[in-house]
Amino acid sequence: RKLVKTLLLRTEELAQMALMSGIWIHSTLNVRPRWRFCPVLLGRVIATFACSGEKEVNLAVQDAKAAFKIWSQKSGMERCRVLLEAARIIRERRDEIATVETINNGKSIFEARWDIDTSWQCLEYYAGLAGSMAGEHIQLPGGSFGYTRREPLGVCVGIGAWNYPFQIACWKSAPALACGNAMIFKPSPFTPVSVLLLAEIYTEAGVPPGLFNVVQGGAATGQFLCLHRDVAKVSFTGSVPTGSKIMEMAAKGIKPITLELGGKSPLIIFSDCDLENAVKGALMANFLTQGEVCCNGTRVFVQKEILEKFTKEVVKLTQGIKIGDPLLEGTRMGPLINRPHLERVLGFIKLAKEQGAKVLCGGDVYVPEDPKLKDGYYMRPCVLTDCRDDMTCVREEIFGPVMSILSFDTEAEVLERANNTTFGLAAGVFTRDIQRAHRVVAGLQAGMCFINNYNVSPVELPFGGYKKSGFGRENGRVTIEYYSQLKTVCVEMGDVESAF
Ligand SMILES: NC(=O)c1ccc[n+]([C@@H]2O[C@H](COP(=O)([O-])OP(=O)(O)OC[C@H]3O[C@@H](n4cnc5c(N)ncnc54)[C@H](O)[C@@H]3O)[C@@H](O)[C@H]2O)c1
Ligand SMILES: O=CCc1c[nH]cn1
Repeated sequence: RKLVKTLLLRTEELAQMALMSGIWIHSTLNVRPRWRFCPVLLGRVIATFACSGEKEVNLAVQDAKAAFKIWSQKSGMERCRVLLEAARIIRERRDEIATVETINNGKSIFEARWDIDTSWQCLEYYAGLAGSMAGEHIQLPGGSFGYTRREPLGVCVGIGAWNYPFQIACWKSAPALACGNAMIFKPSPFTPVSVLLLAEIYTEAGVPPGLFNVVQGGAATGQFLCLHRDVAKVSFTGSVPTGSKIMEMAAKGIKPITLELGGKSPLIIFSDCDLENAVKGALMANFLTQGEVCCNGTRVFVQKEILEKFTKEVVKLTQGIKIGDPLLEGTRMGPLINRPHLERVLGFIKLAKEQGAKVLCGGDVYVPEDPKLKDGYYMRPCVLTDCRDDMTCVREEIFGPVMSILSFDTEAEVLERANNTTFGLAAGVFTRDIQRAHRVVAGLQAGMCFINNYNVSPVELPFGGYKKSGFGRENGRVTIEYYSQLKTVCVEMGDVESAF
């Protein structure tokens, strides 16, 4: 808690600094020495965070266990009231949290406000479910009966990615707390700041001390958490390779896990679509948060008849995206998360060109006019055409603002090609033909499908992947299943009928 307090102080400094200077953090990481890391602001260190080692992780688990004892005894309605209060505070502090998130991640303030809205909505949603969680009563012969109790798991761990730091923490903690669990959350070391505000808000709203704990650090800290014997569950958002490691660690302790991993999702545009909506949908599917979105529809399959018209409109809108200082109201695209990632994304574009793709716009470094931003990790959003299914840009997750356009002739052909991937996170279809829309969606191997829109995330809808994109769900009623366990009680009302 002392650490959280110190870091909160830092958060305020960060926000002040950013607001006053008109510049902001590039969430680069300087690991020096081994157990300290520093987000930097245009090359200058603006805060230092201490990584949690085994000792700190043990302390966090110990605190969480103590808090769990209190919290798990509360009624659903009592938990509901605390979560509702936390949601109210987030709503009240929306602009402040969004500002910190923009500084934390680099996404535009416009988008960060959306993230904060889906965050408090998530808390409200699970507050509602907390009050109505119940087991079943089952009548048995002779007046005997059974009943089920939905019980919490204990101390849950949340490990987050850097693209939606605050929102990911809410998507995990809200259902966890609603079910009566404690949660220790580890944000990505690239975006360590905003989740501290959530810890502060939960405390203010009335959760017992230690119920929602934040530990800072990278892989080593994550491993201490996953391997801890008193951790009952791990919910992870991140890449496939790390997800696989989490699964191995969880297997050692037979722990349930939720894995929200990467994707390479298809977006299918049929020639009978509403073109204007399809073009807007393609941009929503590719360029939010600088393209650093797991469920992005980066393989845009367009039916041949409208390929030219669609492509022209997409390029026109993409070139109009305002890049720059993400704290300015008009900005719609900020910088990428850090320099190595920018270079990785540019590397994908270079390879795409070598493999025969054509760059229709963007794909290069962008240097804003404002001299204060000149060292930022900006790039112009990129539209690639002449793509083939075997190209690297079409097969691998780029996690940057790069849309690959592919053409197709028939429904059967596009369905086959859309599913030809090891990922299965999301998919989208634009068509006016309602039968076709549902038929195609039924055939798509993806956990989250959109018809005539893309990348909207109502908290009422379950979200999660098929295949290597993971398992388990976040949001929606079903997530309660992933943060609770069922106890069955069998009650005999007569005499024991013994076999002996
Ligand atoms: N499906 C989803 O909901 C979703 C949402 C956001 C991001 N993502 C995916 O996340 C990836 C980008 O995020 P990233 O680069 O932060 O992913 P990452 O896998 O590198 O890191 C994610 C988190 O895991 C931690 N970590 C790393 N190694 C670990 C280990 N061995 N043990 C325990 N924890 C460890 C990191 O510190 C970080 O907090 C992309 O692939 C993206 O698609 C998925
Ligand atoms: O990045 C993928 C989608 C998402 C947003 N918040 C959590 N997951």
